[in-house]
Amino acid sequence: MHKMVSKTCMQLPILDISQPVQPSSLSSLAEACKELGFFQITNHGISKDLYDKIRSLSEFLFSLPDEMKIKLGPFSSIKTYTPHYIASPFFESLRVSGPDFIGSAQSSADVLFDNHNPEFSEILREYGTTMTELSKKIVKIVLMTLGDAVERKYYDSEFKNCHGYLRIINYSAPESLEEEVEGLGMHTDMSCVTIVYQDEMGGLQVKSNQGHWIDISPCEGTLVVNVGDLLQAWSNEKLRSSEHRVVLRKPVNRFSLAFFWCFEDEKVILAPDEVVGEGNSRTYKPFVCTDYLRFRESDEKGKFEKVGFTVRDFAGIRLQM
Ligand SMILES: O=C(O)CCC(=O)C(=O)O
Ligand SMILES: [Fe+2]
Repeated sequence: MHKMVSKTCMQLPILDISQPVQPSSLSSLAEACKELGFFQITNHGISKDLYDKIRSLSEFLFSLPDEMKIKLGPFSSIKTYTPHYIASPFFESLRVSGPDFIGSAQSSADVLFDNHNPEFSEILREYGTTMTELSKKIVKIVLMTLGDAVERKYYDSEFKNCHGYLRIINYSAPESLEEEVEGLGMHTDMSCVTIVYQDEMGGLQVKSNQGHWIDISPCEGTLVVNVGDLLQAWSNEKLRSSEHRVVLRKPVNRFSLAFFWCFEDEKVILAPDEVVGEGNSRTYKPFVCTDYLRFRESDEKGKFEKVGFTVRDFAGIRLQM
């Protein structure tokens, strides 16, 4: 008898992030980063207990009345809350920014919670700092897929000022289930790498090179990692930032945590010669990180971060055929 192995876990390589990377996993990872830009990590150091705590505090937070939450909305001074109908009718989120995760969480908590709630900011500090360490490791390993020398030569000089922020996301339950609905429309991430925890519902999908949607089903004990636009541009498209989305299929809430690891705002993104490779041409004009973020920003209803636009639209060089 064949041992049943979950198909979804099979599709994406799973990297044990607690161990030094083996040459064999590096080659499957290299393939994954080039083709789909998605893989999974295990032994990441986030305990079930920590998830459960974040989840229950989040449930409480998102259950607060809209009048409360909007005090942190796009027109407030804090701007950590994204209300419904910006990304989609079902999507709302709270952002917690590093490196001072505790301060960021606290400034939201001060507005939302009547009584002082130190646990909220403490657990988000723990999550944020663990994600920060994981992001650094992941970037190093992803650079190693471009060659040992790339990691050695460019990690410190190019990536040491990266910073991260967390988005706690609540997808509300769709009422009509005649067909699946988009909880978050097709987009690429404006990060170097993104680390996602999704709950047991599933619904995350990535678009393949052939244009098919592939389900990234939840796999216990693993986190999903994807390459973002900043690394796609920096690597001259040797690493892929894939379009992905979230579909909702069941009449229940969906909870996820997305951590974005990004270049500093003022960084000029330009693929190094060694990464471009001799005889190849650059496929992106150099650009300032923040200018791309601003290009994607939009507070128009239904146009969350210009869903559908990518770094190619902003800085891509169309090669003459
Ligand atoms: O909710 C998820 O599973 C993914 C969210 C996502 O892709 C994003 O926030 O960029
Ligand atoms: Fe995303």
